[in-house]
Amino acid sequence: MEKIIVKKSMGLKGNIKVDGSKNSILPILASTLLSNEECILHEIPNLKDVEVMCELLEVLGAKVTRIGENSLNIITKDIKNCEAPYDLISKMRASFLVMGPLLARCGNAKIYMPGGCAIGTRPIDLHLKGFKALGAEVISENGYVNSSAKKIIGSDIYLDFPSVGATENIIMAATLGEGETIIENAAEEPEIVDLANFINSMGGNVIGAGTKTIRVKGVKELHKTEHTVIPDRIEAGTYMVAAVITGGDLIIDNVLSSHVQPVIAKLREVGAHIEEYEDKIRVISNGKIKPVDIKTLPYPGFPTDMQAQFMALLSIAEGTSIINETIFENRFMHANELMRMGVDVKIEGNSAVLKGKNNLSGAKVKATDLRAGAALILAGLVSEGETEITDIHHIKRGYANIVEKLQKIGANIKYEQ
Ligand SMILES: CC(=O)N[C@H]1[C@@H](OP(=O)(O)OP(=O)(O)OC[C@H]2O[C@@H](n3ccc(=O)[nH]c3=O)[C@H](O)[C@@H]2O)O[C@H](CO)[C@@H](O)[C@@H]1O
Ligand SMILES: C=C(OP(=O)(O)O)C(=O)O
Repeated sequence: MEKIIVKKSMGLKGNIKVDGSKNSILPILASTLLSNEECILHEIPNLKDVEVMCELLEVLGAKVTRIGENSLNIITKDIKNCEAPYDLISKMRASFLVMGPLLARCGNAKIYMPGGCAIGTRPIDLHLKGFKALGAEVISENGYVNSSAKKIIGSDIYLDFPSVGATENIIMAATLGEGETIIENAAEEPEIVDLANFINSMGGNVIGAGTKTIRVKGVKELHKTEHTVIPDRIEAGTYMVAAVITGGDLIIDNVLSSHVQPVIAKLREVGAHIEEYEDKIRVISNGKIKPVDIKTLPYPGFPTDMQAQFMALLSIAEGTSIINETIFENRFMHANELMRMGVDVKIEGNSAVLKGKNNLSGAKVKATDLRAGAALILAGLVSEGETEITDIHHIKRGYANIVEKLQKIGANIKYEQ
């Protein structure tokens, strides 16, 4: 079984480049199903999740061709199948995002229910509420969700929670609908804006993405397009934490600072010096970490996908920090693993109380999800001895070449069989 081995590596220094966003490319790939013309996509990260989504598109009838190291050509002229099989859906929750486009393009879709994962139960009720409001009949049976609609009819939809996936699925379904759909309390994440820009570049009409109210005016068909995916703000944030936790000096290339403001704010609070440039950020730290409190919230609040990495960081702070996780009900699995490395953390409901200390020690630990895996690497960089991380397939879902990238800036990290 492949592992990652990390040894103490203080003072990381140099440049590290961020890839295209995982959470942007997954819905964008799903939305190529809306068009029967060619889509060319650039800055595609080389991630397991992207492979799975491409495999799913191919099962549904798309022709996916790699046209460069980070570019894809996708032609979805013929959809030959509207059923997403269990083995692909069970590999990745985001594959449920093909439901909206399939429903709009083919009038029906049968998709295995994605189920929960290590971080929570992750229901899909808001996606289904949206499809029903757009005129679809939705039946859940035998582990599948069956949806059908003679036509998608624009509607007003209020989301009880600004779910990222539900907002995306509804935008995609409404794009080929009749009339106007208004989504209230929509998710405001940058990835929603990227999806809307992509759909609009094909001739769609999505207005207001990035705000709480999104209007989608249905169009009859879409045309060909070429699009570059936005940088991954969570990968960027993870490397910013690597600079701070190791007392380093890193330039993070290919990051939009407007997308990482909550992370920048918290890193400044812990004492880091941060310089923001047009498409890069410099992070300098003397390794002294002040304790801070964190509360995860929908964008533009502090991202839940950075919570585990901040737990690693605050575990060596000079005092006590409290982390409040409000997005996922079970996103503290990394706490148990970090405790094996000496981290002093107590979980009380959806809060973690961390007493900072400066003597972490390497241990054998398991990546329970992708951000948990990133947190273990970060903790490993400041621990005495060796940290051995297993279940690294989770890390490969979200971080392309993380070992190679960290080696280049001076980290003592390697893969081992
Ligand atoms: C591929 C992708 O983009 N993944 C991101 C996306 O996941 P995802 O789109 O799954 O996250 P959501 O915003 O939908 O989920 C947020 C919360 O809403 C709940 N919920 C969601 C849908 C629903 O129908 N009913 C319901 O109750 C979820 O259980 C969770 O507690 O946003 C999350 C929150 O920023 C991020 O952590 C994930 O990295
Ligand atoms: C939770 C995450 O992703 P997903 O929604 O794909 O599981 C994540 O990127 O941290």
